[in-house]
Amino acid sequence: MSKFNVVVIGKLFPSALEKLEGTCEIKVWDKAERIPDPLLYDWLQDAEGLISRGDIQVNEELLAHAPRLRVIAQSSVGYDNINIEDCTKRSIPFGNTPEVLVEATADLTFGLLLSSARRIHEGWDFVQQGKWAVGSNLPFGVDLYGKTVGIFGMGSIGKAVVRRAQASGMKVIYHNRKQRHDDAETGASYVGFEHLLTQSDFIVVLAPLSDETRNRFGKAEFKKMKPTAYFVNAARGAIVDTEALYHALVNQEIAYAALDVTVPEPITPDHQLIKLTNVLITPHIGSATVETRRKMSELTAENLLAGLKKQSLPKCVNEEVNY
Ligand SMILES: NC(=O)C1=CN([C@@H]2O[C@H](COP(=O)(O)OP(=O)(O)OC[C@H]3O[C@@H](n4cnc5c(N)ncnc54)[C@H](O)[C@@H]3O)[C@@H](O)[C@H]2O)C=CC1
Ligand SMILES: O=C(O)C(=O)CO
Repeated sequence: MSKFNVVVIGKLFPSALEKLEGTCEIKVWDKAERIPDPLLYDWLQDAEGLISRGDIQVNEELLAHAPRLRVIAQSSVGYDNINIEDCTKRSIPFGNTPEVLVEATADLTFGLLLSSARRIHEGWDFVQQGKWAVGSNLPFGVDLYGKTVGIFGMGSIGKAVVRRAQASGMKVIYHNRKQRHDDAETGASYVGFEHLLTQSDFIVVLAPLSDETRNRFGKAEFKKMKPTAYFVNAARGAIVDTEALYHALVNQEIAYAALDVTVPEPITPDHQLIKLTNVLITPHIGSATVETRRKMSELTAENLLAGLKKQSLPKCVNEEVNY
C-alpha cells in the first residue's frame, strides 16, 4: 500500500511520530525560523496532510499550492493563523488541541499573576546580584487575598484560572460576548467590559485572537484601569496594542504587566517593553510542560491520521467538513 504524503512543520514528540510512521512519508521542517515559501509550496504539491505551526499563515494563497490536501492539524488550541473559511471552502478539516493544555496553561497564567504580584523574579535577581542585605529594599508586592481578578475570555483555561484564584481568596469577575450558563458552578460573576476594566485589581486576557479582539486593549482601555492594576496576557499578543501598553506602564496608568505572548514574537531584547522594570515576560510557554506538549503532539498526530484515512478528526474546528 502506498504511503500518505505528509508535511510536518515543527517538532513532534517521538510517541506522536510513531503514530504516523508506517503509513506516512514525512517531510519535516523543524527549524525555529519560518520555512521559506518556495520550499513549503514545493512540498505541498503532493501533500495529503499538513501539520502547521503558528508562524505559517494557512489561507487560500497557501491552499492553492496544495491540490491534494485533505487534512490540516496543529499542536495548539488557538488557530488565528488559520483561515478556517478558506479551509472549509476546500472541504479540508482543521484539527486543533483543546482541553489537553488547559491545566498547564492555567498554571502558567496564574503563575505570571502570582510572580508579578509577589515580585518573585525580581527577588531572585536581587539575590543573584548580591543585593540581599539586612534592610535591603526590594519593593513590596501586593496581596492576592481579597482582590478582584477580571477574566476577559472565560473559556476552558479561564475556568481553570478561576479555581486557582479562588484558592487564593480572590473574587472573580469576567467578560465574554455573552454570559455563560455555569456561573453558579464556577462562582465567577459576569460583568460588562467597562466594569471589568474599572473594577479589576488583576486583568487576565484569555480570549482567542479574532477580528473582534484584535487591539481590544488600547490607550482608552488602559486609562480606565486602576493605577494599581496588574495586566496579564496569556492569550495572544495582538489582542493588546503594545505601544499603548508601553505608555500605560511608563505613565503609571497601570502598575504592572505580565505577558506570555507579545507582538512581535519573539520579542527582542532591544524592545522598549523589555527595558521597563514593571514588566514580566515569558516566551509563550503557557502549554510548555513535557506532559502537556506530549499530549498535544499525540492529539495532533491522531487528528492528522484520521483525516488522511477520511475518518472523523477527534478535535475539529470546522465540524461541517469533518469526515
Ligand atoms: N500562552 C499560551 O501558550 C496559550 C495561549 N492560548 C490562548 O488562549 C486562548 C483561549 O483558550 P481556551 O480557553 O482553550 O479557549 P476557549 O474557546 O475555551 O475560551 C475562549 C473564551 O473566550 C471567549 N471569547 C471569544 N471571543 C470573545 C470576545 N470577542 N470577547 C470576549 N470573550 C470572547 C469565548 O466565548 C470563550 O469563552 C486560545 O485561543 C489561545 O489563543 C491557549 C493555550 C496556550
Ligand atoms: O495552544 C495555543 O494556542 C498556544 O498558544 C500554545 O499552546
